[in-house]
Amino acid sequence: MDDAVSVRDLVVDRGRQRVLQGISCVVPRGAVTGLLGPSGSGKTTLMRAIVGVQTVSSGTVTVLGRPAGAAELRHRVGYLTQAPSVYADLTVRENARYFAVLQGRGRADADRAVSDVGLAKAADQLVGTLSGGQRSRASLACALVGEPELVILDEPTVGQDPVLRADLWARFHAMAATGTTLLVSSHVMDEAARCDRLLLIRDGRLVADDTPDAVRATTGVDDLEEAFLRLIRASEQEGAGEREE
Ligand SMILES: Nc1ncnc2c1ncn2[C@@H]1O[C@H](COP(=O)(O)OP(=O)(O)OP(=O)(O)O)[C@@H](O)[C@H]1O
Repeated sequence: MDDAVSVRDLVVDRGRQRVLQGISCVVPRGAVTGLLGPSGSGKTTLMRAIVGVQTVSSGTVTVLGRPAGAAELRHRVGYLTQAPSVYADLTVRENARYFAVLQGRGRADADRAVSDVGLAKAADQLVGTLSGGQRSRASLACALVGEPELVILDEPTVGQDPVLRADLWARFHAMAATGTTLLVSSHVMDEAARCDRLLLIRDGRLVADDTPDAVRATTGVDDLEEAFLRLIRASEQEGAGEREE
């Protein structure tokens, strides 16, 4: 089957800065793809372009066979932003039910989404009184409640303890096993190892697009953090070489 997302020669300028410098990559269906890269490398910008909320300077982004941002993709793509997007003056359950209605879903779907992110016990608590990690999971429940075909998650496990992180990753893989496509950004290298595929970007350029095992084989190191450092250093040297020519 064709890929869920196909990005071709994508250039994005934000302010006066060229943030994505001609990225081409695909996100395969029914798998968890990790989006890794240093802070400010362009991960959120790439995700915004895939969701269709980012003005692009040139290139194309095709999502589930349609141009990114097309109206018919609204219910098919879920997006978790870094800042939780939930209502502080509603309970977790009320938030989930509200977003469920927007997605044409019912109360049972909302309650299941809340329980899937480990918030069943806090379901009747106002979101404004939750911890940061709980609020972020409430937001995740609302992004997943419509069971979208493509799920874009910007650092979904920030602020979560190791047990919850493991639970969330198990959930992501269970979703992928039923055909959902996930693109997940992260700063945490042990999470990179949990992905089926990895996209590594630096300074708005793609440095690696491979499986974790292939990244280890190419760099000759088992530790993915060290492997990424090597790839990033190699790309910096390449960049310096090009500038000197
Ligand atoms: N609204 C904006 N206006 C101008 N420049 C922006 C804007 N948002 C982001 N940028 C710049 O675009 C670049 C890429 O930002 P982006 O948020 O995509 O990076 P990131 O890899 O997601 O970073 P992080 O891991 O820290 O979240 C950064 O240099 C940032 O300063």
